[in-house]
Amino acid sequence: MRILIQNGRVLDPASGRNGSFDILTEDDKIIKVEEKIDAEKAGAGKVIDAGGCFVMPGLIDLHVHLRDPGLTHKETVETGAMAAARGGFTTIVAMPNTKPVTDDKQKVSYVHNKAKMNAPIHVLQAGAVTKGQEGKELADIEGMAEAGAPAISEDGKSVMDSGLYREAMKIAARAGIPVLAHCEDINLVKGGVVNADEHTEAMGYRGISNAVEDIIAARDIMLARETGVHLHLCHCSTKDSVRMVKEAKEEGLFVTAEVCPHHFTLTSEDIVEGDTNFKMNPPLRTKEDVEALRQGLKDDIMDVISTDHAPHAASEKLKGMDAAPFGIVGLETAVPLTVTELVEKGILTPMQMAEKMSYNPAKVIGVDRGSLEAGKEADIVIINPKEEYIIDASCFASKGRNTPFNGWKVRGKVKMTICGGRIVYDDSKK
Ligand SMILES: NC(=O)N[C@@H](CC(=O)O)C(=O)O
Ligand SMILES: [Zn+2]
Repeated sequence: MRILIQNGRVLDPASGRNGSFDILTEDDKIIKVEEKIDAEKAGAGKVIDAGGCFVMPGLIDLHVHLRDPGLTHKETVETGAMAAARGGFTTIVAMPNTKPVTDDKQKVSYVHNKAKMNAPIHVLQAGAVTKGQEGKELADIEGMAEAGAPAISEDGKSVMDSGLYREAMKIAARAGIPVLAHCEDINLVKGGVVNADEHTEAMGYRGISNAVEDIIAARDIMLARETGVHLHLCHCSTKDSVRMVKEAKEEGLFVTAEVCPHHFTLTSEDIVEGDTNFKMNPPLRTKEDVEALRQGLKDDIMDVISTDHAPHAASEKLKGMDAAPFGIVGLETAVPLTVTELVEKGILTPMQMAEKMSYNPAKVIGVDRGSLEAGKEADIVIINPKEEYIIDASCFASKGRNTPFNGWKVRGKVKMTICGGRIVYDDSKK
């Protein structure tokens, strides 16, 4: 089967193509990219008019919580992968804070096998750093890497024992995989649920200061320097995280970093009192932090936009600000928030959007994706950047509806997601 995508604005960081091109796929591969491809001569079985749309390599999300196994009332491999396809993603990395924790090769393979059977997109499972995420004994990092884990991560926590973390980094460096670091000094949190500032204090909430993140980000960069591991900082939320990443890169350290849409869109001033959809970890910070994150993305200090898709059941999120779990869903709102908040406002060029949502994340985990060149796998997303609509969480494919963006008027609609040459989401066929 051949699919021809015509008239779109191709944005392909790998080749530098940025303009009107047609793309022809055959089975699971891209076979031709040219200014004009004749549908009849090409033998196209399906022709897609992408006029007015961005055509980018399929998006890659390095930070997703699929909750499978063990927490499948929140999400499963299948529902999370469907949400990803609907959000324009063709590859996602699942975090290991499942039940039980994904900390050995059998558990990694469980998710990979389930995804192969039932998921419309590529799902890669990251392995935990320590057994049970207990921070005491290292997990079988080599074994998990052999089973195809693209990275290790203790996400949800930090490994507070620096000696143990350094050992893990050495093993990851040898195995050739990055460490995805959740930076949080647990001894400083003290029951905090939102950012520590005057707005949240006025609402009577306990705060999480920037130092909670910054101290561990600094430590992890020092350990990356010592071990030579590829350190990737997850969900950066503070201005000093951006500064430290900049300095680490200037020094030539192997450090990359991601920012999530909620952190570049909202500040703690946007928190609606009592609404736990504004509770996530790290928390929504100040205007100064948000500006630094935006500038960091613009200046290419921050490499990746990831979602930190963290679905929770409505009943859990109804427990009030102190007791509700941290986290919001993100797979189905990342594209419109990036288009509306960054591209439309001139902070990112469309090409930078393609870099940070596909090309760079592919490089972080070392997969041969994130490119629209002939010969590559046909993972493609078509986005109409001008289409305006209202985010409606009740339409999400995810089981999670926990988002502060419900009802927001946005621009940037995913029109079609193609994975391995198959149409896995078509906005015209809802
Ligand atoms: N980000 C969150 O607020 N929550 C995540 C954990 C994490 O990514 O740290 C979760 O698993 O729910
Ligand atoms: Zn985290």
